Amino acid sequence: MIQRLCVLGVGLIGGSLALALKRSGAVGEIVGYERDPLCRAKALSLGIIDRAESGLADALRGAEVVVLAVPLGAMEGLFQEMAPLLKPEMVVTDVGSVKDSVVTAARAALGARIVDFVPGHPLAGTEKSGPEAAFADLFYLHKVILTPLPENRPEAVETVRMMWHRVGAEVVEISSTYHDRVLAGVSHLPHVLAFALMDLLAKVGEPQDTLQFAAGGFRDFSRIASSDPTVWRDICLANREPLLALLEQFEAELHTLGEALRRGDGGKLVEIFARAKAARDIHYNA
Ligand SMILES: NC(=O)C1=CN([C@@H]2O[C@H](COP(=O)(O)OP(=O)(O)OC[C@H]3O[C@@H](n4cnc5c(N)ncnc54)[C@H](O)[C@@H]3O)[C@@H](O)[C@H]2O)C=CC1
Ligand SMILES: O=C(O)C(=O)Cc1ccc(O)cc1
Repeated sequence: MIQRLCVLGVGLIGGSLALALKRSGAVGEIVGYERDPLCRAKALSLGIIDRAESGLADALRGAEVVVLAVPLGAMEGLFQEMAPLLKPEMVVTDVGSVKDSVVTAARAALGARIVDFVPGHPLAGTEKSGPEAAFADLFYLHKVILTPLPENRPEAVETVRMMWHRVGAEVVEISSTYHDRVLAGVSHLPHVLAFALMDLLAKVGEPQDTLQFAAGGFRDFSRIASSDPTVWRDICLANREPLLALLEQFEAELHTLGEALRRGDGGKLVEIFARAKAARDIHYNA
Protein backbone atom coordinates (compact mmCIF):
# COMPACT_ATOMS: atom_id res chain seq x y z
CA MET A 1 0.00 0.00 0.00
CA ILE A 2 1.29 3.45 -0.99
CA GLN A 3 0.06 5.95 1.62
CA ARG A 4 0.49 9.02 -0.57
CA LEU A 5 1.25 9.23 -4.30
CA CYS A 6 2.06 12.44 -6.13
CA VAL A 7 1.33 12.72 -9.86
CA LEU A 8 3.15 15.51 -11.69
CA GLY A 9 1.02 16.32 -14.76
CA VAL A 10 -2.57 15.07 -14.48
CA GLY A 11 -3.33 14.48 -18.16
CA LEU A 12 -4.20 11.30 -20.07
CA ILE A 13 -1.44 9.13 -18.59
CA GLY A 14 -1.05 10.67 -15.12
CA GLY A 15 -4.83 10.86 -14.73
CA SER A 16 -5.40 7.28 -15.90
CA LEU A 17 -2.76 5.97 -13.52
CA ALA A 18 -4.36 7.92 -10.64
CA LEU A 19 -7.82 6.53 -11.47
CA ALA A 20 -6.52 2.97 -11.81
CA LEU A 21 -4.54 3.05 -8.58
CA LYS A 22 -7.44 4.56 -6.68
CA ARG A 23 -9.79 1.88 -7.97
CA SER A 24 -7.34 -0.89 -7.05
CA GLY A 25 -7.12 0.34 -3.47
CA ALA A 26 -3.33 0.37 -3.73
CA VAL A 27 -3.01 4.03 -2.76
CA GLY A 28 -4.27 6.14 0.16
CA GLU A 29 -4.12 9.77 -1.01
CA ILE A 30 -3.37 10.98 -4.55
CA VAL A 31 -1.98 14.49 -4.88
CA GLY A 32 -1.87 16.11 -8.33
CA TYR A 33 0.60 18.80 -9.36
CA GLU A 34 -0.53 20.63 -12.49
CA ARG A 35 0.70 23.68 -14.29
CA ASP A 36 -2.60 24.32 -16.05
CA PRO A 37 -5.31 25.64 -13.67
CA LEU A 38 -8.09 24.28 -15.90
CA CYS A 39 -6.59 20.77 -15.79
CA ARG A 40 -6.14 21.10 -12.02
CA ALA A 41 -9.81 21.96 -11.54
CA LYS A 42 -10.95 19.28 -13.98
CA ALA A 43 -8.84 16.56 -12.35
CA LEU A 44 -10.34 17.44 -8.97
CA SER A 45 -13.94 17.65 -10.20
CA LEU A 46 -13.62 14.31 -12.02
CA GLY A 47 -12.33 12.69 -8.82
CA ILE A 48 -9.02 11.76 -10.45
CA ILE A 49 -7.00 13.27 -7.60
CA ASP A 50 -7.83 13.91 -3.93
CA ARG A 51 -5.88 17.17 -3.73
CA ALA A 52 -4.53 19.59 -6.34
CA GLU A 53 -1.38 21.62 -5.81
CA SER A 54 0.19 24.35 -7.90
CA GLY A 55 3.44 24.43 -5.89
CA LEU A 56 5.92 21.57 -6.15
CA ALA A 57 7.04 21.64 -2.50
CA ASP A 58 3.43 21.32 -1.27
CA ALA A 59 2.73 18.59 -3.83
CA LEU A 60 5.75 16.45 -2.89
CA ARG A 61 5.43 16.77 0.89
CA GLY A 62 4.92 13.34 2.45
CA ALA A 63 4.71 11.47 -0.88
CA GLU A 64 6.05 7.89 -0.94
CA VAL A 65 5.94 7.64 -4.74
CA VAL A 66 6.26 10.47 -7.25
CA VAL A 67 5.25 9.94 -10.90
CA LEU A 68 6.38 12.38 -13.58
CA ALA A 69 3.63 12.32 -16.23
CA VAL A 70 4.40 15.56 -18.04
CA PRO A 71 5.45 15.96 -21.70
CA LEU A 72 9.13 15.09 -22.29
CA GLY A 73 10.09 18.74 -22.77
CA ALA A 74 9.04 19.51 -19.18
CA MET A 75 10.92 16.63 -17.51
CA GLU A 76 14.37 18.23 -17.17
CA GLY A 77 13.01 21.38 -15.49
CA LEU A 78 10.92 19.32 -13.07
CA PHE A 79 13.86 17.10 -12.10
CA GLN A 80 15.90 20.21 -11.32
CA GLU A 81 13.09 21.78 -9.30
CA MET A 82 12.32 18.62 -7.35
CA ALA A 83 15.92 17.60 -6.56
CA PRO A 84 16.26 19.69 -3.37
CA LEU A 85 12.76 18.69 -2.25
CA LEU A 86 13.19 14.91 -2.40
CA LYS A 87 13.30 12.99 0.87
CA PRO A 88 15.14 9.67 1.39
CA GLU A 89 11.89 7.69 1.57
CA MET A 90 10.57 8.92 -1.82
CA VAL A 91 10.61 6.70 -4.91
CA VAL A 92 10.44 8.57 -8.23
CA THR A 93 9.39 7.24 -11.62
CA ASP A 94 8.21 8.62 -14.97
CA VAL A 95 6.03 7.59 -17.92
CA GLY A 96 7.92 9.31 -20.74
CA SER A 97 7.82 7.77 -24.23
CA VAL A 98 11.62 8.13 -24.63
CA LYS A 99 14.04 6.88 -22.00
CA ASP A 100 17.69 7.85 -22.68
CA SER A 101 16.94 11.59 -22.59
CA VAL A 102 14.96 11.25 -19.35
CA VAL A 103 17.76 9.22 -17.74
CA THR A 104 20.34 11.85 -18.77
CA ALA A 105 18.21 14.66 -17.31
CA ALA A 106 17.54 12.73 -14.10
CA ARG A 107 21.21 11.85 -13.58
CA ALA A 108 22.27 15.48 -14.07
CA ALA A 109 19.66 16.86 -11.67
CA LEU A 110 19.22 14.24 -8.96
CA GLY A 111 22.83 13.48 -7.97
CA ALA A 112 22.96 10.75 -5.32
CA ARG A 113 19.13 10.55 -5.24
CA ILE A 114 19.27 8.81 -8.65
CA VAL A 115 19.23 5.54 -6.66
CA ASP A 116 15.48 6.01 -6.22
CA PHE A 117 14.59 7.10 -9.78
CA VAL A 118 13.23 4.16 -11.79
CA PRO A 119 12.49 5.09 -15.44
CA GLY A 120 9.25 3.71 -16.88
CA HIS A 121 7.02 3.76 -19.95
CA PRO A 122 3.50 2.32 -20.20
CA LEU A 123 2.83 0.94 -23.68
CA ALA A 124 -0.74 2.17 -23.61
CA GLY A 125 -2.33 5.41 -24.59
CA THR A 126 -4.71 7.03 -27.02
CA GLU A 127 -4.72 9.95 -29.43
CA LYS A 128 -6.52 12.05 -26.79
CA SER A 129 -4.99 14.14 -24.04
CA GLY A 130 -5.82 15.96 -20.83
CA PRO A 131 -7.62 14.79 -17.66
CA GLU A 132 -10.97 14.42 -19.50
CA ALA A 133 -9.39 11.68 -21.61
CA ALA A 134 -8.16 9.66 -18.59
CA PHE A 135 -9.73 6.29 -17.81
CA ALA A 136 -8.98 3.61 -15.22
CA ASP A 137 -8.70 0.65 -17.63
CA LEU A 138 -6.00 2.18 -19.82
CA PHE A 139 -3.14 0.02 -18.56
CA TYR A 140 -5.06 -3.21 -17.90
CA LEU A 141 -3.31 -6.12 -19.70
CA HIS A 142 -0.86 -3.74 -21.37
CA LYS A 143 2.91 -3.86 -21.06
CA VAL A 144 4.87 -1.35 -19.01
CA ILE A 145 8.59 -1.10 -19.72
CA LEU A 146 10.96 -0.29 -16.88
CA THR A 147 14.56 0.58 -17.72
CA PRO A 148 16.16 0.33 -14.26
CA LEU A 149 19.53 1.95 -13.69
CA PRO A 150 22.59 0.12 -12.32
CA GLU A 151 22.49 2.53 -9.37
CA ASN A 152 18.85 1.79 -8.47
CA ARG A 153 17.97 0.45 -5.04
CA PRO A 154 16.24 -2.90 -5.69
CA GLU A 155 13.43 -1.83 -3.30
CA ALA A 156 12.74 1.24 -5.47
CA VAL A 157 12.43 -0.93 -8.61
CA GLU A 158 10.14 -3.30 -6.70
CA THR A 159 7.89 -0.42 -5.56
CA VAL A 160 7.43 0.80 -9.14
CA ARG A 161 6.97 -2.74 -10.43
CA MET A 162 4.23 -3.36 -7.81
CA MET A 163 2.50 -0.06 -8.62
CA TRP A 164 2.05 -1.10 -12.26
CA HIS A 165 1.19 -4.65 -11.30
CA ARG A 166 -1.69 -3.32 -9.17
CA VAL A 167 -3.27 -1.64 -12.23
CA GLY A 168 -3.16 -4.89 -14.20
CA ALA A 169 -0.10 -4.16 -16.33
CA GLU A 170 2.61 -6.62 -17.34
CA VAL A 171 6.00 -5.21 -16.36
CA VAL A 172 9.08 -5.92 -18.48
CA GLU A 173 12.64 -4.65 -18.04
CA ILE A 174 14.97 -3.65 -20.90
CA SER A 175 17.76 -1.09 -21.34
CA SER A 176 16.85 2.52 -22.10
CA THR A 177 18.89 2.55 -25.33
CA TYR A 178 17.24 -0.61 -26.64
CA HIS A 179 13.85 0.84 -25.63
CA ASP A 180 14.45 3.99 -27.67
CA ARG A 181 15.58 2.06 -30.76
CA VAL A 182 12.59 -0.29 -30.69
CA LEU A 183 10.02 2.42 -29.91
CA ALA A 184 11.33 4.54 -32.78
CA GLY A 185 10.07 1.75 -35.07
CA VAL A 186 6.82 0.67 -33.46
CA SER A 187 5.58 4.03 -32.16
CA HIS A 188 7.50 7.15 -33.14
CA LEU A 189 7.94 6.53 -36.90
CA PRO A 190 4.27 5.42 -37.30
CA HIS A 191 3.10 8.65 -35.63
CA VAL A 192 5.36 10.71 -37.91
CA LEU A 193 3.99 8.86 -40.96
CA ALA A 194 0.38 9.40 -39.90
CA PHE A 195 1.00 13.13 -39.30
CA ALA A 196 2.80 13.38 -42.67
CA LEU A 197 0.01 11.63 -44.57
CA MET A 198 -2.73 13.78 -43.02
CA ASP A 199 -0.70 16.92 -43.63
CA LEU A 200 -0.22 15.94 -47.27
CA LEU A 201 -3.92 15.20 -47.75
CA ALA A 202 -4.84 18.49 -46.07
CA LYS A 203 -2.55 20.33 -48.50
CA VAL A 204 -3.59 18.61 -51.72
CA GLY A 205 -7.35 18.40 -51.12
CA GLU A 206 -10.20 19.39 -48.86
CA PRO A 207 -10.17 16.70 -46.13
CA GLN A 208 -13.69 17.62 -45.02
CA ASP A 209 -14.89 16.67 -48.53
CA THR A 210 -12.59 13.74 -49.30
CA LEU A 211 -12.57 11.93 -45.93
CA GLN A 212 -16.23 10.97 -46.37
CA PHE A 213 -14.93 8.49 -48.96
CA ALA A 214 -12.32 6.96 -46.65
CA ALA A 215 -12.83 3.38 -45.49
CA GLY A 216 -11.86 1.74 -42.19
CA GLY A 217 -8.24 1.23 -43.18
CA PHE A 218 -7.71 4.95 -43.52
CA ARG A 219 -9.37 5.63 -40.18
CA ASP A 220 -7.13 3.00 -38.50
CA PHE A 221 -3.96 4.31 -40.11
CA SER A 222 -4.67 8.00 -39.52
CA ARG A 223 -6.11 7.85 -35.97
CA ILE A 224 -2.79 8.63 -34.32
CA ALA A 225 -2.49 11.84 -36.41
CA SER A 226 -5.08 13.22 -33.96
CA SER A 227 -2.48 12.96 -31.16
CA ASP A 228 -1.29 16.07 -29.35
CA PRO A 229 1.22 17.96 -31.56
CA THR A 230 3.36 19.30 -28.70
CA VAL A 231 3.57 15.95 -26.89
CA TRP A 232 4.76 14.43 -30.19
CA ARG A 233 7.17 17.27 -30.95
CA ASP A 234 8.82 16.47 -27.62
CA ILE A 235 8.91 12.71 -28.31
CA CYS A 236 10.43 13.15 -31.79
CA LEU A 237 13.07 15.61 -30.60
CA ALA A 238 13.96 13.48 -27.56
CA ASN A 239 14.47 10.39 -29.75
CA ARG A 240 15.89 12.29 -32.72
CA GLU A 241 18.81 10.02 -33.65
CA PRO A 242 17.09 6.60 -33.68
CA LEU A 243 14.08 8.19 -35.37
CA LEU A 244 16.14 9.90 -38.07
CA ALA A 245 18.07 6.69 -38.79
CA LEU A 246 14.81 4.83 -39.35
CA LEU A 247 13.22 7.69 -41.30
CA GLU A 248 16.13 7.56 -43.76
CA GLN A 249 15.65 3.81 -44.22
CA PHE A 250 11.94 4.41 -44.70
CA GLU A 251 12.64 6.99 -47.42
CA ALA A 252 14.77 4.36 -49.21
CA GLU A 253 11.94 1.82 -48.85
CA LEU A 254 9.46 4.29 -50.37
CA HIS A 255 11.92 5.02 -53.16
CA THR A 256 12.19 1.29 -53.98
CA LEU A 257 8.39 1.02 -54.04
CA GLY A 258 8.10 4.12 -56.23
CA GLU A 259 10.65 2.78 -58.71
CA ALA A 260 8.82 -0.56 -58.94
CA LEU A 261 5.58 1.31 -59.59
CA ARG A 262 7.23 3.47 -62.28
CA ARG A 263 8.56 0.33 -64.03
CA GLY A 264 5.20 -1.41 -63.70
CA ASP A 265 7.09 -4.15 -61.82
CA GLY A 266 4.22 -6.07 -60.21
CA GLY A 267 6.59 -8.82 -59.10
CA LYS A 268 8.58 -6.39 -56.97
CA LEU A 269 5.39 -4.94 -55.46
CA VAL A 270 4.14 -8.40 -54.49
CA GLU A 271 7.57 -9.28 -53.07
CA ILE A 272 7.49 -6.23 -50.77
CA PHE A 273 3.80 -6.52 -49.85
CA ALA A 274 4.08 -10.29 -49.15
CA ARG A 275 7.13 -9.81 -46.91
CA ALA A 276 5.28 -7.07 -45.01
CA LYS A 277 2.11 -9.15 -44.66
CA ALA A 278 4.05 -12.19 -43.39
CA ALA A 279 5.92 -10.08 -40.83
CA ARG A 280 2.66 -8.63 -39.49
CA ASP A 281 0.59 -11.83 -39.64
CA ILE A 282 3.17 -13.82 -37.71
CA HIS A 283 2.60 -11.50 -34.74
CA TYR A 284 -1.08 -10.56 -34.95
CA ASN A 285 -2.67 -13.60 -36.65
CA ALA A 286 -0.55 -16.36 -35.16
N1 LIG B 1 -0.28 10.03 -24.99
C1 LIG B 1 0.01 8.76 -24.86
O1 LIG B 1 -0.70 7.91 -25.41
C2 LIG B 1 1.20 8.35 -24.05
C3 LIG B 1 2.05 9.29 -23.50
N2 LIG B 1 3.13 8.90 -22.75
C4 LIG B 1 3.99 9.92 -22.13
O2 LIG B 1 3.24 10.42 -21.02
C5 LIG B 1 3.62 11.78 -20.77
C6 LIG B 1 2.33 12.61 -20.67
O3 LIG B 1 1.61 12.52 -21.86
P1 LIG B 1 0.02 12.68 -21.91
O4 LIG B 1 -0.57 12.23 -20.63
O5 LIG B 1 -0.42 12.09 -23.18
O6 LIG B 1 -0.09 14.26 -22.02
P2 LIG B 1 -1.26 15.21 -21.54
O7 LIG B 1 -1.13 16.47 -22.30
O8 LIG B 1 -2.57 14.50 -21.56
O9 LIG B 1 -0.89 15.47 -20.00
C7 LIG B 1 0.25 16.18 -19.60
C8 LIG B 1 -0.12 17.10 -18.46
O10 LIG B 1 1.05 17.68 -17.94
C9 LIG B 1 0.79 19.05 -17.63
N3 LIG B 1 2.07 19.76 -17.63
C10 LIG B 1 2.83 20.13 -18.69
N4 LIG B 1 3.96 20.71 -18.27
C11 LIG B 1 3.91 20.71 -16.92
C12 LIG B 1 4.79 21.19 -15.90
N5 LIG B 1 5.95 21.75 -16.21
N6 LIG B 1 4.41 21.03 -14.62
C13 LIG B 1 3.23 20.45 -14.30
N7 LIG B 1 2.36 19.99 -15.21
C14 LIG B 1 2.70 20.12 -16.49
C15 LIG B 1 -0.18 19.49 -18.70
O11 LIG B 1 -0.92 20.63 -18.27
C16 LIG B 1 -1.04 18.24 -18.90
O12 LIG B 1 -2.19 18.25 -18.06
C17 LIG B 1 4.54 12.19 -21.91
O13 LIG B 1 5.86 12.19 -21.42
C18 LIG B 1 4.34 11.12 -22.96
O14 LIG B 1 5.51 10.91 -23.71
C19 LIG B 1 3.38 7.58 -22.48
C20 LIG B 1 2.57 6.61 -22.98
C21 LIG B 1 1.42 6.91 -23.82
O1 LIG C 1 -2.79 5.95 -29.58
C1 LIG C 1 -2.06 4.98 -29.71
O2 LIG C 1 -2.42 3.94 -30.25
C2 LIG C 1 -0.69 5.00 -29.15
O3 LIG C 1 0.21 4.48 -29.75
C3 LIG C 1 -0.56 5.66 -27.85
C4 LIG C 1 0.82 5.78 -27.34
C5 LIG C 1 1.49 6.98 -27.50
C6 LIG C 1 2.75 7.14 -26.96
C7 LIG C 1 3.33 6.10 -26.30
O4 LIG C 1 4.55 6.26 -25.78
C8 LIG C 1 2.69 4.89 -26.12
C9 LIG C 1 1.41 4.75 -26.64
